Amino acid sequence: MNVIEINNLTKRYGKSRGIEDISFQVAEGEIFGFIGPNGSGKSTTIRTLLNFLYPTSGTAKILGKDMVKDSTYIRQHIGYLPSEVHYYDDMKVNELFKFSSGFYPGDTSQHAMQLATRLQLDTTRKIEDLSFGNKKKVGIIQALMHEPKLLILDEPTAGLDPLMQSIFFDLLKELQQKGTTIFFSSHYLSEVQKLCNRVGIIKEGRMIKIENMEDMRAKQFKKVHLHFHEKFENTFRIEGVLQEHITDTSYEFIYNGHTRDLLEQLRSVPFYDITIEEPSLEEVFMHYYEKEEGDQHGL
Ligand SMILES: Nc1ncnc2c1ncn2[C@@H]1O[C@H](COP(=O)(O)OP(=O)(O)OP(=O)(O)O)[C@@H](O)[C@H]1O
Repeated sequence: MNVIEINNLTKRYGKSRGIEDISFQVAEGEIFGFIGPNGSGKSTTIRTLLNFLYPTSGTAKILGKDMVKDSTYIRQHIGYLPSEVHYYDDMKVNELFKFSSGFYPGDTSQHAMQLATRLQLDTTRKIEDLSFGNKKKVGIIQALMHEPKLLILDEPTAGLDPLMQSIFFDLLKELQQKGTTIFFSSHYLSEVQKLCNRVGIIKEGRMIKIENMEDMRAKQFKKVHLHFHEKFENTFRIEGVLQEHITDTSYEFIYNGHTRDLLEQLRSVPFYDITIEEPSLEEVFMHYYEKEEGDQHGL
């Protein structure tokens, strides 16, 4: 079953672009990463899905319900972390949790306090006195406290230090094992790589690629660095080069293919040294940020 189903969703702000013709699905129990640079449309997509923004065209279903008509039901049954959180600054964290608990059946504030211990958040402090990262933890706990079946998290890791990020990811993995579906946005592919089953890449308002992480790992990418004694002249063509970087006496590129084929192709190239290493996912994907849709690189 698809927990999120988006069909041709477009949101324009007057004449300016928000998102254009976005379609994708997120299956039950999946962790889906939504990646894109600043201003690419991640928050617009999420805010339209939750009916904080009215769509220009297109439809979407969340938990099988219509995003516009059933938005009250949807907001009650999911956990949502906005990219920027604003609370009553005067309240203490534990007071906020008690207050929020009133919106849900049962006493969810107990669970909130357990999450706070796990995320090392001092709940006796006033919200206005918290750092940006600690305010983010408050937002995360608010999204998780009622144990929703679907989490929609807009840049949850912004402001978290690496240790906290790791604790938070462990928490998300545990939730996935219990059947929770997680959709979260991020600027960073490398962090998504650790966690997601699939990743969607949005650029300039359009979804340009959706990749299954297993497939990505199965593909054979290498980062190749050739060194030359003389000034480097790019007079040869290597099949499988995804992106290249040329300096005076070196040629660096991401290669997609078998190393044996690469070495065969390099037989007549007059380099004096070569390094071949595993690229980061960021390096493999970088061309999506740099080049236009439809650029075929065999990914
Ligand atoms: N309220 C608004 N009025 C006009 N344009 C807007 C508004 N909100 C967003 N936009 C525009 O919509 C586009 C998508 O912005 P959005 O905030 O969705 O991107 P994002 O991927 O979430 O960015 P970031 O990573 O910086 O948070 C941008 O061009 C932005 O300028």
